[in-house]
Order: sequence, then structure tokens, then C-alpha cells
Amino acid sequence: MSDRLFTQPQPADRYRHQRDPLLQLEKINVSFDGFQALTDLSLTIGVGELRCVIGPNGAGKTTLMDVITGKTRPDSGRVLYDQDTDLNRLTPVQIAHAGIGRKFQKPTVFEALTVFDNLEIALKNDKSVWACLRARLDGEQQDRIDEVLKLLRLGGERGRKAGLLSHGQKQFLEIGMLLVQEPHLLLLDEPAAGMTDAETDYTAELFRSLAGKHSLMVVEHDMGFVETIADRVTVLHQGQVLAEGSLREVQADDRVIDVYLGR
Ligand SMILES: Nc1ncnc2c1ncn2[C@@H]1O[C@H](COP(=O)(O)OP(=O)(O)OP(=O)(O)O)[C@@H](O)[C@H]1O
Repeated sequence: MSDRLFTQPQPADRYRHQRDPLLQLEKINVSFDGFQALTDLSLTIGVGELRCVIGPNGAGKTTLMDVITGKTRPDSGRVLYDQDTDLNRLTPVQIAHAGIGRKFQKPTVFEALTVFDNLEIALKNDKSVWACLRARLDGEQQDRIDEVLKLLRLGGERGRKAGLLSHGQKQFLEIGMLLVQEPHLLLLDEPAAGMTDAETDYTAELFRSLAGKHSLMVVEHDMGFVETIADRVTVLHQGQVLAEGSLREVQADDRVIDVYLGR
């Protein structure tokens, strides 16, 4: 196993198996006023892996992301990042600075600012909005924003107010706001929700190209989308891992069929 994984991103390989872990959740328990939302949940995401997490409503998918980002503290269990960083000891801001970026289902961009300004603020995320806009970008930062604009097909929209973008373009912009920060792990909650078919196809292509360079955890209900992107799928049910494997494997699992068909 390598010492520090971040210096050794693995090449994209659609059929790779999980190798070195980037994120390890060990026996996580979370309860809300006596209601057990996660129970002994263990999950490992490998470096460069693209993992999809599926499960019926209330299965614990959002709570899982909340635990990883420090929004919710588990009652017990460990969350290890890059093998030796205990995320339970870090604040949400420290976790973000450690390279974990999260995109919520609903796009949250600064609507009154331009696409470029949104990316600029995200890139200098440790200052206030106005301090960010006053501080000058260096050449490297400028290049990074240009690269992300191109990748997300927003080059023609750079000077446009973000509020005037389509829903799908806002989703892309928010993904861009994560990418300019060069995260190691991206947590994406239903990224294709509300997108057109063409935008969904491009999102799938984009995620495939990001895997390998970044690790991705994608929570998604759209099975067609999951089928296009996933290496491995984790099925959550009632706060526990019900099954894990390729989409084909988990779809053939009787326990998964029971949960989805409500038998
Ligand atoms: N702050 C909270 N207080 C009380 N119960 C909560 C809280 N957050 C989540 N829960 C409960 O924990 C369970 C898991 O919720 P969670 O939102 O993680 O599920 P989910 O898989 O993301 O569902 P969905 O697909 O509907 O978004 C649900 O039964 C939910 O009602």
C-alpha cells in the first residue's frame, strides 16, 4: 500500500478493481432522537474509484454524505481519509480544505454573479465573496478556470449571470466550482436530476473522465445513469449496506430485488 495516496492518482480504468483506499468508513452508527439512521455501516472507496450509492428513500444516503463532510457526527465508528486522517476530528471547513467537495442536489450558485465570478470565488474559497473578487487571479488560477469552463462546456457563458443559465448549466457550473478546488473526493447528490438527456449523457461522459484523477461518490436514483457510469454500486437500506458489486450483480441480488419491489 502506498504511503500518501494523493501524490499517486491512478489512471482511469473502467474495469479496475478497488486498490488503495481513499476513504474508509468503519462501523458507523448515527441516531437522531433514538431513530437509528445508520447502523454499523462500513464502506471503502478506492483512489480514483467512481462509486454509485443507491437505495430507497430514507435508506441513509444523505446521512452518509453528512458524516463524510462533518455535518453529522457519528455516535460511533471511524471515518478515515487518505488512510490516516480521522475526519471525525476535523471541522466541515477543514474537511473541505482536505480535498472533499460536495455537490447538493439543488444547484447553489451565486445567481447575480457571472459564471466566471462564481468559479473565481470557489477557487479562492477561504475569503469573503467581495475580498475574493478584489484579489487578483494569478496566471495559473486563470488557466484552471479556463480549463474548467471548457470541460463543462460553459466557455461561451463565462460573462453571463449564473441566474440566467439553464438548470443543467447551473448543475455544471456547480460541478465546476468543485473542480477548480482540485478535490480528491467528489460527493455528488443526484447530479443528473432535472437535466436534459443530452446533458445527462455529457455528465456521464464527464464523470468517467474525472474518475481515475479524482474519486467520486455519486448518489443517484436514475438506474440508466448508474449503469452508464458505475464501476461498483453500493445499495443502502435502512442505514445498512445491503449489497455491493457491479450494477448487474446487485440487480440480481434477491435482497435488493425485495427492497426495490417492496416484497
Ligand atoms: N436530522 C434528522 N432528524 C431526524 N431524522 C433524520 C434526520 N436526518 C435524517 N433522518 C432520518 O434518517 C433516515 C435516513 O435519511 P436520509 O436523508 O439519510 O435518507 P436518504 O437515503 O438520503 O433518502 P432520500 O433518497 O429520500 O433522500 C430517514 O428515515 C430520515 O427521516
